[in-house]
Parts: sequence; C-alpha cells; structure tokens
Amino acid sequence: MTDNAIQVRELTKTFGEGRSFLGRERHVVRAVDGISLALRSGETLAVVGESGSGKSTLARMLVGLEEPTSGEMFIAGRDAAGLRRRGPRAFGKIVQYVFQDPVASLNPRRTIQDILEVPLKLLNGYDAGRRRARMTELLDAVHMPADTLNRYPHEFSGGQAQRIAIARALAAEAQILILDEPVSALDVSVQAQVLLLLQDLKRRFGLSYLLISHDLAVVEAISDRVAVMLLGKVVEEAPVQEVFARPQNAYTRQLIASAPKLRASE
Ligand SMILES: Nc1ncnc2c1ncn2[C@@H]1O[C@H](COP(=O)(O)OP(=O)(O)OP(=O)(O)O)[C@@H](O)[C@H]1O
Repeated sequence: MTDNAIQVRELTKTFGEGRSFLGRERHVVRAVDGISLALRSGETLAVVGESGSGKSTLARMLVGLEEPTSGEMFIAGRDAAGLRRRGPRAFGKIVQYVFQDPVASLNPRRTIQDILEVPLKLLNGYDAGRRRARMTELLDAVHMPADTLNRYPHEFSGGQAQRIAIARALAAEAQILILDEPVSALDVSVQAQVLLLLQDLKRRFGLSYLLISHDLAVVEAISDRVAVMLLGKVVEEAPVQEVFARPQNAYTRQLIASAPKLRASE
C-alpha cells in the first residue's frame, strides 16, 4: 500500500441516477464500473481506451472533481473520502491535473506570475520572497526563461503553454500528476520535447504519473504499465512491452491494430 501513489478498489461512478422531474426513470450510465488498480510510486501508468470508456471520469475522481458513487481511493496513502471532507485544496497538495489544452487551462487575463503564485500561496502558504524564488526554479525546471513571468498565456505557443501548465502543477509540490492527453493538442514536432521534459521531471522530482492517452505511440514512449479501459472496466493491465507484444484481450488487440502511427514509427 505505502508504495502506491494511487490505489483504487471497486471504484464506480454512475451518472443519471434517480428520476427526472417528470418522474421517468433516467438512463443510468456506469462511466466507471468497479475498477481496481494501482499507480506505483515513481511509475507512469497509462490508461487507454476509446472515447467514452471512462478515462476522464476516473481521472476527475482522482483529483476530487467528481465524487465516486462507491468504492475506495487512496491517494499518496490518504483516504480520498477524508480528503474530500477537507475540501479541494487537500487534493491539490498531493495530486495535480495537467489538461489537454494548455492555453485554455491558463487564465487568459492573468500573467504567468499570477498563475504560478496561486498554488504557491494557497496550497503552500509561501511568503512573497519564497514564491519569487520558487517561480524562478520552476520556470528553469521546464526550460522557460525568467521573463515568462510578466507575460500572458496567449503570448506562448502550445508547447510553451504546456510547459507553463506543468510548472503550475509542480508549484503545488504534489508528487502525483494526472496527465490528460498532455501532448495531443501540440504539433508533432513539439510533442517529443514535452514528453522528454515530463520524463526528466519525473526522475528529478520523484513524481508518479497517471497518463490518459489515446495515442499508443505516446503511451509506449513514456509508460511503465498500461491499463486498458472498455465501457468503464479495466480489461487488461500489464507492463507496457507486454501489452504491445502480447495483448491478451481482444479489445486491446483491436486498439493496437488500429494504431498505424505506432507500427509506422518502428
Ligand atoms: N457529467 C456527466 N453526466 C452524464 N454522463 C457523463 C458525465 N461525464 C461522463 N459521462 C458519461 O460517462 C461515460 C464515460 O465518459 P468519460 O468522459 O469518462 O470517457 P473518456 O474515456 O474519458 O472519453 P474521452 O476520451 O472522449 O474523454 C460516457 O458515456 C459519458 O457520456
């Protein structure tokens, strides 16, 4: 248990429960359907699956944005039910979300300094001097120049904006990052740089990543293990080389077969 950054047991999330205001039964969607899985400390676990398989719902529960219908979640060894009672900041200190669209994830009316200061102030309670020093370190860690602080999100390319979003996630001092399609909105030429950066940061800061991706080339490049989701369930979970070399599940085989990019890159 202690070696797991994230552990979930029998986790379920349904939507549409109850009756509509006309008294009709609603159609219930089991977005996440009794999942058990673990993200080990220091590893990257990829969660793959087609659109609607429940990946985002799982991720949203892990950062406290969605409440499970049933089941258990432990984040950095802490019971998520307890974290939820203490409010959203309790999650933010231990797990952070990196979104697919970096520019949209950064407030357009705020400078990068304002954006980075929020977690430093609210989650860590750093004073002005410490915040300034930490912001310089963070920008350096993501290979952005110090004058980035005075600029606005729209002044940056997608790749640069994603570096800044990653710096913001690191500012919380959380050890676990949920990477939700972190490079799919970026030009292919920039994707590799951001993936290399993520690998570098993971080693330097001892991070653990839960990577959501539909791009199997990205999954193969940076993951240690893969969990394959289908209709809210995990149908296969194995080390990355194993999943690609010997997929056990028919759905996994189909996913791999329909990923020409991966085979073409070999
Ligand atoms: N807030 C909600 N209310 C009702 N249904 C929802 C809600 N959020 C998700 N769902 C449903 O739950 C299922 C899983 O959706 P989810 O977004 O988790 O899948 P996904 O694998 O992340 O898909 P994508 O790759 O398109 O983001 C879908 O059928 C979706 O329509």
